[in-house]
Amino acid sequence: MTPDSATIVALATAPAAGAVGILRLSGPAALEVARRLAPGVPPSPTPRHAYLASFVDAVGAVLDEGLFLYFQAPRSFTGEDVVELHAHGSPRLLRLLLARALEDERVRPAFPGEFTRRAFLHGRIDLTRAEAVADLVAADSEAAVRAAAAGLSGALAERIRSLETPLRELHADLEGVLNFPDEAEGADAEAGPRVASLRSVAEALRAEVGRGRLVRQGARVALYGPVNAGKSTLFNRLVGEARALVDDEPGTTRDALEARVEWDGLGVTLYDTAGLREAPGRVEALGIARTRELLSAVDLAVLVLPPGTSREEAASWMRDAGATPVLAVTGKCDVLPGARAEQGSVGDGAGALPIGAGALPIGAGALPINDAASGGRSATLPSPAPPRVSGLTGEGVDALRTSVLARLWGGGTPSAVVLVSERHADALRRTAEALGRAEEASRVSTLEVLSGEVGLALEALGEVSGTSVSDALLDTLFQRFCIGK
Ligand SMILES: Nc1nc2c(c(=O)[nH]1)N(C=O)[C@@H](CNc1ccc(C(=O)N[C@@H](CCC(=O)O)C(=O)O)cc1)CN2
Ligand SMILES: Nc1nc2c(ncn2[C@@H]2O[C@H](COP(=O)(O)OP(=O)(O)OP(=O)(O)O)[C@@H](O)[C@H]2O)c(=O)[nH]1
Ligand SMILES: [Mg+2]
Repeated sequence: MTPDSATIVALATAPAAGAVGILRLSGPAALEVARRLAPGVPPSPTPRHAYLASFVDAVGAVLDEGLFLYFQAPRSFTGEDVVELHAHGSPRLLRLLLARALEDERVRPAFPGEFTRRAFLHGRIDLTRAEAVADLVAADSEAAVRAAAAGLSGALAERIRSLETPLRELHADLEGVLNFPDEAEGADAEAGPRVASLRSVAEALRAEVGRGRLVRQGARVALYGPVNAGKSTLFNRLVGEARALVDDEPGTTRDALEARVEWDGLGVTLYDTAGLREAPGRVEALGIARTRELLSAVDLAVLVLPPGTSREEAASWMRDAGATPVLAVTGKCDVLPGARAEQGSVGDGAGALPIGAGALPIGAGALPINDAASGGRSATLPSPAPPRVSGLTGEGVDALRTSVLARLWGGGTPSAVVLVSERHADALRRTAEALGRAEEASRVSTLEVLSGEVGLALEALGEVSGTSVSDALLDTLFQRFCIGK
């Protein structure tokens, strides 16, 4: 895993016109090569001092005037000698400077993520922080920026360390007993409980992958329900512009529409779907099939019900979402006569949804469905009424947004999240599984087996921090990065 000795070069800024464009070199020849482009800079420049310099071509003609910044190894981002040329942000000029740097045979173009990879290989940052760099660059919501920044300052690294350190100590204790049974007597006595508690730490960390995904990719929320319930009108209101067609003819929406919004810093992709109904036309039926497919893929389905929908009907609509959590709302609430409207207004009363009950049941689970025997009002289920909204007037829309976030997020703030990726979760799963087997071994097997499993747990965990990673894994990880990062 020793890095090669080549000096690498790449643009550190986007290849587009801008105020400033940066060419960055890292490696043993960085200073010498950069000084050939900026001969006015002294041979031993003061590290971290910004020199104003002329950048010249092969015959000494001036191409630009810019800043020259030298970072002396190991006090640099990569841990190697680094030079940055801060030129004017002309893509063509920067290509000229890049080509000049590449004329030296010690220099080659950097691979995607190679600067960060070198920072990792030189122990400047651990793997969780290197990955946080990529998360930060890719972040497209405020929550994603904040969570990545927490990762960059070592939040995940700290959590992993709090598992890795005691695990390593346990492993050392066990190996001690195995190697020096007389001296280390009793060091293994607590092995079972120690393993069990470490396992629960690993499981808890692993459980954060869901939140990590929500923050990283944003949540997906679909509006669905019967035709003509006011879904598209509500969608437009939530998005803040007239994206979806609205009409009083049932079956107006055929294709699902999507829009990206940011609520409380959390990215949310909102979908408007084709209304569901029996026996639609052929094209509309295709739209309905697509709605069902989408419903199974989203994080939350918002069921928009027309006023006066019966409890039985509502329950049946809710089943359409399958395993996806549902938040039911009563739409078009501006047409309701008032808070007492449900009394006798729909069907037989007992089976009707209480429409008017004011407050939003934030975080309430699925709409409780009372059976006939409970008389529609059981002692244990105070049957929260679906919150009322009107896409037309905007009433209840802010409260709906709050409810959606509460259902997606379930408390806490998105910025407090540790970004556990699918990759981390997989390594943590293997850690927990090995600890599970270790726990079993502590009861029924030999100390060798127990220690072996603890060793395997450590190895799996090392894939998160980077203490045990293969080159192949690093290749995959750093492919996510852009060139010059
Ligand atoms: N111009 C520029 N801006 C940049 C970067 C860069 O490489 N160049 N970065 C690149 O991604 C980020 C900053 N990251 C950096 C991290 C460490 C060091 C560094 O020199 N570390 C030394 C010294 C620390 C100190 O003296 O406080 C070290 O860790 O030893 C520099 C940049 C974002 N902004
Ligand atoms: N009074 C009132 N009318 C509404 C409201 N929302 C929608 N409507 C009206 O109801 C009709 C249907 O609205 P849409 O938003 O197209 O309903 P939809 O659920 O998307 O309908 P489909 O796409 O056909 O399933 C239109 O005439 C809207 O103007 C509301 O909050 N209050
Ligand atoms: Mg519609």
